[in-house]
Amino acid sequence: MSYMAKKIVAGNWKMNKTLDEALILVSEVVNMVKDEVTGDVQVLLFPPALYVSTLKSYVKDAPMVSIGVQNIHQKASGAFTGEISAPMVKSLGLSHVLIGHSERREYFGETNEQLAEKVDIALANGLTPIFCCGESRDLRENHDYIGFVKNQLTESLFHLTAEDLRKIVIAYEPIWAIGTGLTASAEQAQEMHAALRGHLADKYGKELAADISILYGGSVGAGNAAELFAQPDVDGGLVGGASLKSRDFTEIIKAR
Ligand SMILES: O=C[C@H](O)COP(=O)(O)O
Repeated sequence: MSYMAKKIVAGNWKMNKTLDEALILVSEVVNMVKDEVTGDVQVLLFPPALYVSTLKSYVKDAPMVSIGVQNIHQKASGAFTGEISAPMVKSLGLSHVLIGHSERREYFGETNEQLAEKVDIALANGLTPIFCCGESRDLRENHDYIGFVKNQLTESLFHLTAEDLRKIVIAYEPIWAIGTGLTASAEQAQEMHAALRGHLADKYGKELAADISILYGGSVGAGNAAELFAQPDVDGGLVGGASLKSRDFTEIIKAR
C-alpha cells in the first residue's frame, strides 16, 4: 500500500461578499475549474455560513469542488445564540469545516482545549476538519516557534485514535503572513511542514503521517503558489484574499 497526501486548495472567503457577489464568484470558480483544471486536486470553498445552502447547488456539477463552513460550535445543539453546529452542517450534506483559524483564536479566544472539542464533534458528525495552526511574529522572532506549533497539534489532536487522525487535514498559517502580503518563503514553509509531519510521525507512525495533507496559508497568490506547492511537505494551500478573485484562485489551483 502506498501512502500519499491528497492535494488540496481551499479558499477561505472569511467575512466577505454579499449574496450576489458570492453567486458570481462561485459560478466563475466552478466554470474555470471545469474548463482549466485537470488532475487530482480537491478544491474547497469556505464562504460565509449564511450562503452555503445556496452555493452548494452551484458546485454539484463540479465533482472537484466542495463547500464547507469556517467554524462550528463544540456542542451539538443548545442555547448558543448565533452559533452553528456540526449536526447542522452535516444535515446540509457538507463535508468540511475549518477549525482553529488564527482569527478565531485571536478575536474569539478559542483555546487548544476548545478546539480539541470542535475536532471531536466534527469527526463524530462525519465532517473533515481543516485544523489550522501557526505562530505569531513575536514567537517566530523570539521563541521556539516550531515547538509552539507542534504543541497546538499535541493539545488539539493527539487525543485522537490513528483512525480519526487520518481524517484530519492540517493548515499551517503563520499569523505574520496572513493578509499581510508577507509570505513565508518556500524554505520557511517546508521547515515547518516537515517538522509537523515529523511530529505526527513520532506519535502515529511515518506511514500515517505521510498520508496527512498539510496545507500552507498566508498570502498565497498566483505568483508564489507554484514555489510553495513544490515543497515536498506542502500538499496545497489555504487561501484567503486571493480566493476572492476567481482568476487568481484558479491560477493557484493550477499551480498545485
Ligand atoms: O485562511 C486563510 C488565511 O488566513 C490566509 O489569508 P491570506 O491568503 O489573505 O493571507
